[in-house]
Amino acid sequence: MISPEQLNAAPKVLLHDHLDGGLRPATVLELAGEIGHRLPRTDAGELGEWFVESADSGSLERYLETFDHTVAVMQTAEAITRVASECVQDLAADGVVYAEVRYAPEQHLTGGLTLEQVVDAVRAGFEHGMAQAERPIVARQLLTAMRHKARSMEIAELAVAYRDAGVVGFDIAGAEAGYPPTRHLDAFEYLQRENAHFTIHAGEAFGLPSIWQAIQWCGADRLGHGVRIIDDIGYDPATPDGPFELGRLAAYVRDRRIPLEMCPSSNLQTGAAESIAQHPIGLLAKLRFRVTVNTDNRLMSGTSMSRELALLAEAFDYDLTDFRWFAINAMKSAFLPFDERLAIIDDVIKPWYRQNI
Ligand SMILES: O=c1[nH]cnc2c1ncn2[C@H]1C[C@H](O)[C@@H](CO)O1
Ligand SMILES: [Zn+2]
Repeated sequence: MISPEQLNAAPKVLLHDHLDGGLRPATVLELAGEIGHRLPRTDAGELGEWFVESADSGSLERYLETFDHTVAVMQTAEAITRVASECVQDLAADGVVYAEVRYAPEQHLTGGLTLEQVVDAVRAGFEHGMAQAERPIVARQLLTAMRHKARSMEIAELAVAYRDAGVVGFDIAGAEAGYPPTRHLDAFEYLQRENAHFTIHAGEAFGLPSIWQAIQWCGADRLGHGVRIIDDIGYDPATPDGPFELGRLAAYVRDRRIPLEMCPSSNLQTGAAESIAQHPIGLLAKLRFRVTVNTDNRLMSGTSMSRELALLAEAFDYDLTDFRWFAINAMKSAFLPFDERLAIIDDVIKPWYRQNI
């Protein structure tokens, strides 16, 4: 059994975390008070519970409704910078050593900010957070475009413009069913021509066609969730040790080492998985897919990296050797330049696990 202290101390790498899904409940309350935004609860503890319960809807669409409140309080540079700084400090306190945090700049314009001002505000917050954090952490931005809207090309251009200013990639998020990633093909083709990196939320609320499009039409470097890749693996649950038959798409994802940004607790809430023990991550990790563990939305799931790992340890008997594998998998899959990735693996992750395993 891994102690909570050890879990907290273990260097963790987080590739899939939404800035607008990770606010402290007390901060939501304070920021809402400043702008007169009405919230469903007035006590921080109760508000935190409200987010988790409301997001526990079994549908991605209803889960996403809870973001109305967090996005509403993130419409000024000061508010965004504060949220970004607290995010980095909270992740560092949880033992995260490298984080890619995403958000959709287009959702933060109602207070009059420009897209550039939003990115600058997050950048200022990340820098402040990294400087203030109780433990060393490197945090970078991913810019998300909303899949049901039509601003993906603009956001892709923004990601490229800020590539040397804290932004390491691009993402598409929002309701999946009815909004295939191919709607944004021009943005993905532009990013490829610019040698830029991107991930796509795919295979969460919708199955294999969404994953196939994300990879084979759009050229995604990584998959956000990707849990439904399990539908392309034939096996008999009565014989848990196999045989396993990988379809063409699953084989391609594994052969090409395409990283899966898995978010176990979030998947339970949106109905993408029934329980942690039944979550596809167990089988996918066993079959040596490039699996990573992530939080998705810490506020809506009432979670942290340590908690996600603890849940997995309980369900699948994982130990520190497995956690090292997840951390190195994630670091290898990061959009940070190769030499910086290697430095975190060699100077931070490996030494800690060498000492503690
Ligand atoms: O898990 C998710 N799937 C699809 N969209 C999501 C998920 N988590 C958050 N989002 C949306 C809601 C946020 O407002 C947006 C940008 O972070 O991304
Ligand atoms: Zn997500």
